[in-house]
Amino acid sequence: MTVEAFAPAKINLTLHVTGQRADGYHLLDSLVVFADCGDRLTLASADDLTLRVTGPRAEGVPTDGRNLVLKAAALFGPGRGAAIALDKHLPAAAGIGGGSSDAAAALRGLAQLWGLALPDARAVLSLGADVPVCLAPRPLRMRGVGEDITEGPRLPAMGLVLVNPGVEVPTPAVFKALDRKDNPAMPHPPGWASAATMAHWLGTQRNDLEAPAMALAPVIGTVIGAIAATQGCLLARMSGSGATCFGIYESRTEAEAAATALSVANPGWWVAAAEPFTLKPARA
Ligand SMILES: C[C@](O)(CO)[C@H](O)COP(=O)(O)OP(=O)(O)OC[C@H]1O[C@@H](n2ccc(N)nc2=O)[C@H](O)[C@@H]1O
Ligand SMILES: Nc1ncnc2c1ncn2[C@@H]1O[C@H](COP(=O)(O)OP(=O)(O)OP(=O)(O)O)[C@@H](O)[C@H]1O
Repeated sequence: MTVEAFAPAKINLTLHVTGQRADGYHLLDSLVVFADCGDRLTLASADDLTLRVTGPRAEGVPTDGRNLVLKAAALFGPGRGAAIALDKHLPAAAGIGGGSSDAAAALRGLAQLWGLALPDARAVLSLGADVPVCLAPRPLRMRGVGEDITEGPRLPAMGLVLVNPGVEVPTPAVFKALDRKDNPAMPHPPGWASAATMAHWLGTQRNDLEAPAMALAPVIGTVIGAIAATQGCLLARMSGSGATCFGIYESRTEAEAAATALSVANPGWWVAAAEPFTLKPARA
């Protein structure tokens, strides 16, 4: 038996840091959506558990027990076999949940392959704060340290552009560089009739990690400026702890034109055009 699992890029349209727990983890309030670009996992029945990493962004991704895919597999308990192939398209340590989305896709795929229930919520969270939100990709509001997930609004049609300038900004360093930990929460996202009204509302909200990430990697400011300057861009902002930034457009066609212009002007940057992605629930 072979199972395919898609690991879409995660985008934090907003990311409000509202407090800090005694253990150092931060309280978040974030509107999370997914893009239809991402990594692809193929999971096949096998006697032993193995992982092969290929694809344009495979370089530097661990293939041993440090890989979140193998950590995800370990949550089902020892002695289970699967031959896992991970086709890597997303840059790592980039604020778009590459590893977290891979882990979540591995959990979905292995549960199906092995005919098992998903591990419990606490175990899933132990893989990373972003893994719970990546389990069933769709527009979601994420609170707590990442474990409190509620439905987000229905999204209007839109195009998205993702841009990573090739600098890795480690998440702990960005949180450490954040001045204020007790920022205001996000109001209830109302739902929007168009990409323009959505972008206008998002423009009144924030990513509180943008300024500290920019202090560590000033090129993030250059990326946001370059996205904002493209034809038809309605909003440009950083995702997660960076350094990937996104732009919102009225349509995929506009996003594709902007992505082409950004790639031509900045050949060293990773650039992708996309639309929001929702995983269809598995048939019972
Ligand atoms: C910034 C976000 O990408 C927003 O979606 C996530 O909260 C980060 O998710 P992640 O990469 O899965 O995070 P983890 O691997 O659990 O944590 C990495 C590090 O980020 C910091 N961290 C993460 C999540 C959180 N709510 N508070 C934190 O302070 C901690 O220093 C932690 O050691
Ligand atoms: N499957 C994987 N893909 C990419 N990186 C992985 C994977 N498994 C483990 N890692 C390690 O995890 C680190 C963080 O990568 P990841 O892509 O999850 O970070 P991120 O984009 O900052 O995530 P987030 O948006 O959740 O903060 C990398 O430096 C890499 O060494």
